[in-house]
Amino acid sequence: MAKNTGELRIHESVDELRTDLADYVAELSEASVKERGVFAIALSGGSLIGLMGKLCEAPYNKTVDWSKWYIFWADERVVAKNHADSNYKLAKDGLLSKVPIIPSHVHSINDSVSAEEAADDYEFVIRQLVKTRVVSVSEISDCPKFDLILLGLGSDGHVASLFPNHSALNEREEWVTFITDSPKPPPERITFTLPVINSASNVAVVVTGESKAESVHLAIDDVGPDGPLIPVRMVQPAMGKLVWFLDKLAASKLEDSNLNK
Ligand SMILES: O=C1O[C@H](COP(=O)(O)O)[C@@H](O)[C@H](O)[C@H]1O
Repeated sequence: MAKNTGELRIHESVDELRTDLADYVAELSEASVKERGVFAIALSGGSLIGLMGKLCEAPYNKTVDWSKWYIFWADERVVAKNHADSNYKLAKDGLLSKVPIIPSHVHSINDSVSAEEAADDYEFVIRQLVKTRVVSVSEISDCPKFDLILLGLGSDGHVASLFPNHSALNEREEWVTFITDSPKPPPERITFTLPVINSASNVAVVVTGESKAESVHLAIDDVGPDGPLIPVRMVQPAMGKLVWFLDKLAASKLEDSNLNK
């Protein structure tokens, strides 16, 4: 199958990227609410949340229909919700507490059970919301079809909590899986699997900084089948749209053929 390189949005500055990202999310939210009455969005942790900060400011804080948002996490660290490592805490402090999202629409993991149970619980919650069509279902797999999944990128090429050479990359049955040996602390995490990520209507990979430029190059440029199969290369939405938000540094190793598209 032909590689889905997606759309590249390369920005002169991080501030420009933040504005473009806010516009993009606000536009998808409006389109989804118009079409389905709701917007099911999955967040990641890390630098992404800071880069989404403009959504809390004018005009977005007033123009976005926050009451229709349903929030999920593409990955979460299995720690208490008030722990500094929690992706939920990061999003709550940096975004969710600053806009009028309905608390019952925020679907965070159960932080009082093991990683395995937390992954099972989270998949169960998503299954209930697929039944009621808060989350759509893919036409080509039995997977949930999130309106938008936002991913960050680690310098090792990981997305969500799918790390290079980890068996979780091969999971094809579960929607949500768990790991207990993350190479990046904390070790215990849950994560959407690749079939779920690749079933979304829209996937955005948001990347800034030089340390990630090599992974961006490997994912976007044609490095051929012998190039390292880092996880981000496996982000290939089947029917959905893939968009890359890059700053100049993250895009600095891209080949000219992609830069001039
Ligand atoms: O551990 C994680 O790392 C990735 C990348 O984080 P960043 O700070 O380098 O942007 C993040 O996308 C993921 O959600 C998180 O759990």
